[in-house]
Order: sequence, then structure tokens, then C-alpha cells
Amino acid sequence: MTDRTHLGDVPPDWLAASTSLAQATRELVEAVALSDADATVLDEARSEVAALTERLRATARPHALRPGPADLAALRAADAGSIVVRPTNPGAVPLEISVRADTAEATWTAGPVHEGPPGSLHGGTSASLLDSVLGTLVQVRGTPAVTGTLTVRYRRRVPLGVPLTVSAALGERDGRRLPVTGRIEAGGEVCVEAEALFVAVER
Ligand SMILES: CCCCCCCCCCCC(=O)SCCNC(=O)CCNC(=O)[C@H](O)C(C)(C)COP(=O)(O)OP(=O)(O)OC[C@H]1O[C@@H](n2cnc3c(N)ncnc32)[C@H](O)[C@@H]1OP(=O)(O)O
Repeated sequence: MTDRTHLGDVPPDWLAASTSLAQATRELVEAVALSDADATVLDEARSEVAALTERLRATARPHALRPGPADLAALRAADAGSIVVRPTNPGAVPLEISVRADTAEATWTAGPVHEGPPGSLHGGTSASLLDSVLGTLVQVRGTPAVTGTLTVRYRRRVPLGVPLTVSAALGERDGRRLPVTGRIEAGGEVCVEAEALFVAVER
């Protein structure tokens, strides 16, 4: 076990292996959610998964790795660049977020694990995606901050299985208040709009 908590703290080959395991685990989650196998097969799978869980738990960290000050510094200094959030956390949506001036953008394709209404994305996942992209833009272009308010308007259903564009634009800072707007688009159509107010914090 180590106390390293930031993505930039770990060796590149370890990060690649962990990212790859996290992606394979997301695929396992989808396979479990969709499996129509016999109960006997499900029980065998449970035993195999439980054994693997035990093996990995023996070296658990207290927190999943996240971007840290060193990861942000280079991006802050540049006009444009990208940052990957949650690549090693299979319980989260991994995003590569491109930041240019006071805007940010990420692309992601939703699968059946994130279904809400039939064939469409769960509204909570839409809000979470927006919070991540808007929040990352604030951290890169502003300051450490948390979401004070996030207002989401669902204009049309967000389809599964097609690339979604999640974008954000930073407004004018007013004291500790940092307004940000965002949207989720599919096939050039706006599906979800968001307005958020982030509040600057010490850390
Ligand atoms: C890339 C790297 C990483 C990438 C990482 C990926 C990024 C993910 C980002 C995810 C972000 C999250 O989900 S964060 C998690 C969800 N959010 C939270 O848990 C926040 C919980 N709430 C709090 O901690 C607190 O309530 C605060 C910090 C928001 C405010 O408390 P405070 O510090 O005491 O400040 P306070 O004096 O009350 O308010 C300061 C000013 O902001 C205003 N204000 C405060 N709250 C609100 C509000 N909800 N809506 C409107 N305005 C508000 C006040 O009127 C005041 O204005 P004035 O009087 O000065 O004019």
C-alpha cells in the first residue's frame, strides 16, 4: 500500500496497467448487468470475482487516485491542453477533458449500465457528467472550488451508444462565486443544458 493520491505520483507503466484494469472492470459491470446466464454460472462468476476482490483489497489505498496540483500546473500554464479524470476508478465515468481558454469539452459514449428511461441516459448521470466537466474547468482556470448550485434542464433524451459532447464555459468571477454554463449534445442537438455556481474554497 502507498499513500500516493494523485495520478501524477505513480509510474506511467503502473498507471497504464491500472487504467486498463479499471476499463476491464467497467466491461465486467456491463456484462453482469446484462447477463442472462444460468444461476450456476452466475454463482461461479461470483466466486471468481470475490477471490479477485480479496487479492486486490490486500493492497488498498484510502482513496482512488485523482488529478493533483502537479497534474493541473502544466495545464494551467498553457492556453490549451487536456486532463484525464478518474481513469483508474471503475466506479466512475473516465473522461479526457480538453481545456482551451475559458472553455472545456469531453466526449463519452454511454452504455446500458447508465440507462434511465428506456434507451436513454439516466438524468443523474447527465448531471454528474456536467458537474465533472464544469468543475474541472473551474479548477483549471479558476481556483479550488465546490459546486454550490447546479441547475439542469433536460431538453430531450440523451441517447445511449452514440458519442456525446459535454462542454462548459466559464463566466465572470464575482468574489468567491464562479458561474459556469454547460451542455450535453448528441448528433449536433442539445439534449441537456446546465447552469452552475461554484464557490471558491481553500482546498
Ligand atoms: C481537474 C482537477 C480536479 C478534477 C476533479 C473533477 C471535478 C469535479 C468537481 C465536482 C465538484 C463537486 O461535485 S463538489 C461536491 C458538491 N458540493 C458540495 O459538497 C459543497 C457543499 N457546500 C459547501 O461546502 C459550502 O456550503 C460552500 C463552500 C459551497 C459555501 O460555504 P462557505 O465557504 O461557508 O461560504 P459562504 O460564506 O456560505 O458563501 C460564499 C459566497 O458564495 C455564495 N454561495 C454559497 N453557497 C451558494 C449556493 N449554493 N448557491 C449560490 N450561492 C452560494 C454565498 O452567498 C456567498 O456569497 P457572498 O455573500 O460572498 O456574496
